[in-house]
Amino acid sequence: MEQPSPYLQFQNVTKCFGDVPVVQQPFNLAIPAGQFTVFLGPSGCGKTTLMRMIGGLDTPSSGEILLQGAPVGEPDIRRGMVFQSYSSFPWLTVRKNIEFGMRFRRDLSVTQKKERAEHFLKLVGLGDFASSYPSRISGGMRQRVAIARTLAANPDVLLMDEPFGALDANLREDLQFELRKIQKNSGKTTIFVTHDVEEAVFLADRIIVFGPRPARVIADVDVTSLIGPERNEDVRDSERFFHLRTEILHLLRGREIKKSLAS
Ligand SMILES: Nc1ncnc2c1ncn2[C@@H]1O[C@H](COP(=O)(O)OP(=O)(O)OP(=O)(O)O)[C@@H](O)[C@H]1O
Repeated sequence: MEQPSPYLQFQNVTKCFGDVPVVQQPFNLAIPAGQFTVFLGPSGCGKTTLMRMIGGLDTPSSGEILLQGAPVGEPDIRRGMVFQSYSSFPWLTVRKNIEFGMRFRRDLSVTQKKERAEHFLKLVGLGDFASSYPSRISGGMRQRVAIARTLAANPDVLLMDEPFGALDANLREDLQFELRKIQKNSGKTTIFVTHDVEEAVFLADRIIVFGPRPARVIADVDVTSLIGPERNEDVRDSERFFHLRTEILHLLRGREIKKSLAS
């Protein structure tokens, strides 16, 4: 029987910036619909570049990225992106910031947009802050506005580049928990970039572990089959979580040791 084609696919992708190779070996990856995939690797290994190419913000030097079998092309509303430093519109309230994410949704009436904004405001726990301006809420809340704004636009694919990087540890854990829940409830195919191993294990169904630049996959880890689909504080404290985190840390350190021995 013919296999269904993957939802999102990198096919022999390479990328250079001038003469700097970021993805040198042809990169191939097939991502099924609804999967929470984390790109994990050391700083500068090319994770962001790979994600920007999915979003259409960068183009491959060779090869293709396919979404439902067709090349991704320029940025469009099928792919929603959340970055580490979220720039909200300071003159718009939280509610209006979220509505702004739907400005290209011609299929929705003004009333429907307002209802969707309300729904996603509540989903990320900002119902009480709808009328606040970004300058009056915390960094973590602003990041939740970014997530709600992107979800409300209803992209097919959610692309997140270290969205919690600037947050303190407690808030970061809270938002990881919320994001995993939101992603499972919405079923959005999600690619999340981080260099934090614990964050990767907590969030992911699958982790693609990269070695140092140029980007090369050193492991493709099926996290759900190792620690199960449930993610909460008990799971974070569990032995199986600890083991997986340690194994991936060793893997990353191994690469670093080899690199330093080679230089
Ligand atoms: N527009 C660009 N022009 C030239 N070089 C670039 C450009 N964008 C990225 N690079 C280089 O490509 C390499 C990979 O960068 P990238 O941001 O993809 O890595 P990363 O793994 O996401 O790192 P970090 O975790 O630090 O964000 C780096 O050496 C970076 O300097």
